[in-house]
Amino acid sequence: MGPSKQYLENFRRACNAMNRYGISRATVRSTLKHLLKVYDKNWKYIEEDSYRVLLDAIVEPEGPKKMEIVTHGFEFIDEPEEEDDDDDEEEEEPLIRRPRLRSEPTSSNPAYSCENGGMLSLEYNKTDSEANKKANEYVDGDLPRSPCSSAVDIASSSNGEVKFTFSICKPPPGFCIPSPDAVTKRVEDIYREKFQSLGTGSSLAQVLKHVCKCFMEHRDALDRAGNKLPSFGNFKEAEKQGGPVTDPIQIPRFGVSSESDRCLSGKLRKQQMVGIDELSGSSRLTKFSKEQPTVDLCGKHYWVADITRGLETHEISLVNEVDDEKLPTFTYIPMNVNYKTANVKFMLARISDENSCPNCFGDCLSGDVPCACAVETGGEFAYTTEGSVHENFLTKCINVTLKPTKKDYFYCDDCPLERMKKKKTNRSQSDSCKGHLVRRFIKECWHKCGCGFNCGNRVVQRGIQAKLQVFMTPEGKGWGLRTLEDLPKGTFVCEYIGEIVTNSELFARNEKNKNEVHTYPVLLDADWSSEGFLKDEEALCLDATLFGNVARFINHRCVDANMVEIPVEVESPDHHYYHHAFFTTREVKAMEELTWDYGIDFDDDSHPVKAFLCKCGSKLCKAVKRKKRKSIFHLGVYTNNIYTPCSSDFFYEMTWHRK
Ligand SMILES: C[S@@+](CC[C@H](N)C(=O)[O-])C[C@H]1O[C@@H](n2cnc3c(N)ncnc32)[C@H](O)[C@@H]1O
Repeated sequence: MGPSKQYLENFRRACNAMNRYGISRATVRSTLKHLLKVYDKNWKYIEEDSYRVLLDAIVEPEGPKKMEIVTHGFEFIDEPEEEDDDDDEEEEEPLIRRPRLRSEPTSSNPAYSCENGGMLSLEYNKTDSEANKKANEYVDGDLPRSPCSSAVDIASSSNGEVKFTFSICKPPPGFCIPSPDAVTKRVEDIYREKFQSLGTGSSLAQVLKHVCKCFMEHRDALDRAGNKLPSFGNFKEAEKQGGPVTDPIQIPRFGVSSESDRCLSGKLRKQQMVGIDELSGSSRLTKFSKEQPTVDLCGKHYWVADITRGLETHEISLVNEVDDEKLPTFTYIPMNVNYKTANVKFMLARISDENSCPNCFGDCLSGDVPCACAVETGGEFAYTTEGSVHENFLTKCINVTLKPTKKDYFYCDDCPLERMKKKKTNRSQSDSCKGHLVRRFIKECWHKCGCGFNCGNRVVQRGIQAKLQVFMTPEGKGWGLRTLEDLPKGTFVCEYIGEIVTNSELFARNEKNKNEVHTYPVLLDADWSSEGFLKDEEALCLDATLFGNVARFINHRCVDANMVEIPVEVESPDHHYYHHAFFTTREVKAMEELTWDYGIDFDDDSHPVKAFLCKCGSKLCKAVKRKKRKSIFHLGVYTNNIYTPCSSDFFYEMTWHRK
């Protein structure tokens, strides 16, 4: 029997995809033959990431990258043996296979699924659902298997030789296997440090486990830097609800700064983290336990070495030198997650070739003619070869934020924010809404583009590169964010990450959280005009209250903030969903607080979100100006030179609305 129609179609598509790299049909055919066998005829894995697996298999026919450590003189037989029938590379002195320590496949993670090109979807309220069944299976101890999962193989021979083989399936571009020496040295350093500080010994099995863990962590970090694929290595100790924390030893990550190294030797605090559904008030799905390496004293101060728990390329520490407030309760996520009904449709199918540059190769910035992705920015790339935003583009973005001209406005009839306010106040639209801004977008190359991950037109998707720290502000603004290094003008700092919720959902949350001191919403409103009518159930917001990244700590500064937000389109060709990215507006010196202008409308009393009294300290502070205005128009507010605040002197945080 000849090949099926479906096979021929899949084969044709694979050939087309490889054709752009000049790979022949014959090579594609023979490689596919092998891969289909490996993946049990499942094309999904082969087609993923623009045929990444196929390309890797052609470029690196030897298969997954491996590192081997061979050690003599120790025995560890505390684990049961396991049969493995695909062991065809027999050695002279046969090595006995040991059980695998497996990194869990992200696509099978119980609480998160990786779809839509690297975006995470969260499943809520699925007590009886498939997802929950999977979660229960998972927490019951059996890690779901994937046809391709990175692994550590340990084998030993009768003469005492022990061999570790670390293999990585689908290594990200540019992935470099760490040298065995580097990994063992790292393990030794950790143990030296632990033995000194804890004064206890440890079993060899533990040492070996940590070798494996260090390797996996290194892999995760590189994966993130190179791939931006969500990595939930930190959630792999998912447990039964209320169960004990499995591993009491926290492994510091590779590349820890000297400062955090110093501080990491202190006490380790376990922290319970609960599943997203529970925090959102919905039914419970999974409970995660995670230790947070916290040192109560670094010098005299409260200190957390890495609030990201290794989910970003660099550690982001948190320090409180002001009062005794501790790390707030939230879950760090490095990329947006889709809450319930938020309608984020950026399926690959919706992205036509006009929205990407499939024929490009290498770095688009170095091409003679700007590629299709530059169309959004007027035919020129927004980024310089150094990775910052071009001066003139940046100036335009700042101007749109600060000095908008009439042509930057359109008058909305269907502004979701206005509808939200009307619900609260019953005011008519014409009383308040004067329109809002149409913004300038950056379009980055991505997934469907032919260029590599190192293309200069991919900045935001590479994640945070700057060295940042969360700190307690002395002015009473709560936590803030600062840079630990000088940042040139136009540098990408971070993206605002949170749960993607609809306007209706945000409204419901605001009602519930009326009494919270700090609030964390951002409305993705950059281009309502092109969307036409947007219902509340469709308009998207980011809420970083419970789940967010470091951007949730960025405070507001009126007018002369050192960062500006620029909407960046990566996956979505329409502007319904985009990345809310922060870039520096000027050179920012190390230890300066990073701020952005929330675009607060200080005269707007009607917004339902909790108010705050602005303490930005800017000479151009709109709150100060307003206060002066008020003292003229509302005589009697100052009594004996003492200003008595009343409700209208609180300034409503409205992180999106500009007039
Ligand atoms: C996105 S959060 C910023 C992080 C916040 N400071 C914290 O401790 O989590 C926004 C909240 O921070 C506070 N905030 C931000 N900028 C401020 C400012 N200029 N003056 C006073 N409070 C500010 C307000 O309470 C606001 O609701």
